[in-house]
Amino acid sequence: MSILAASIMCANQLNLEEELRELEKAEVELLHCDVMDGVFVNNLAMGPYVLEEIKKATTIPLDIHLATDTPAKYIEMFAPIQPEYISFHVEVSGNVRKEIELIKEKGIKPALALSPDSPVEMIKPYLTDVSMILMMTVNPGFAGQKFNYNVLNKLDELNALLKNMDNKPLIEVDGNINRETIPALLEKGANVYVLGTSELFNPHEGTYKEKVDRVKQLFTDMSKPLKTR
Ligand SMILES: O=C(CO)[C@@H](O)[C@H](O)COP(=O)(O)O
Repeated sequence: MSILAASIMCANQLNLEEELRELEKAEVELLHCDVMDGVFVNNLAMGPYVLEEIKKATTIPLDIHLATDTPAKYIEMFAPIQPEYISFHVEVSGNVRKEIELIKEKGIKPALALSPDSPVEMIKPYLTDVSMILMMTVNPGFAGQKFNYNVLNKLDELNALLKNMDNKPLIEVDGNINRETIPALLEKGANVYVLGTSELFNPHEGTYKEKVDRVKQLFTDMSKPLKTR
């Protein structure tokens, strides 16, 4: 199963309502919303006010990524918006299990986020407690970075841990996701692909629908037996 998420932080912030209309026409399935606090990452992005307005303005479910310190504080801050997912970084959690439960109590699907240099071991105790694992393929904080191919080895490790699990969490990948990097990620079992400046929010030719359809075509082509491609 492949789900496409649009990284709304990369959209035209001066024209968000129109951007949302175009993303709805493109039939993206999630809006990936990067919340940044200037502490965990050296950037600030997407406060509750703007996400509240985005939630009211679209039917696309929200997938909030807390690229922040002190996850519990931001879980409380953003839960009232009722996103479908909230992911937080295990690297800065005060109590991972408690914060997963806090998200669940709010009726939201919990996800754990892992930066490229953080070992998969850090999320191993929680795999049965979360709905999704966000495997960052760039350092959180900024768009336009280069894909970190070491994360492919981490995906192998994660797949080995998930192998015998019945209700596996989804695997989300985020950072320089495009038609060059997607084939390797598909092979590694990624399910949710965050499209940012690499493939969607860029000056290249085409509407958002045309760009998203090009990515969907890649998944279709990849699903065909080799000899028919
Ligand atoms: O902002 C980030 C990374 O923190 C991602 O959420 C965006 O998706 C970046 O998209 P690309 O520019 O890497 O394509």
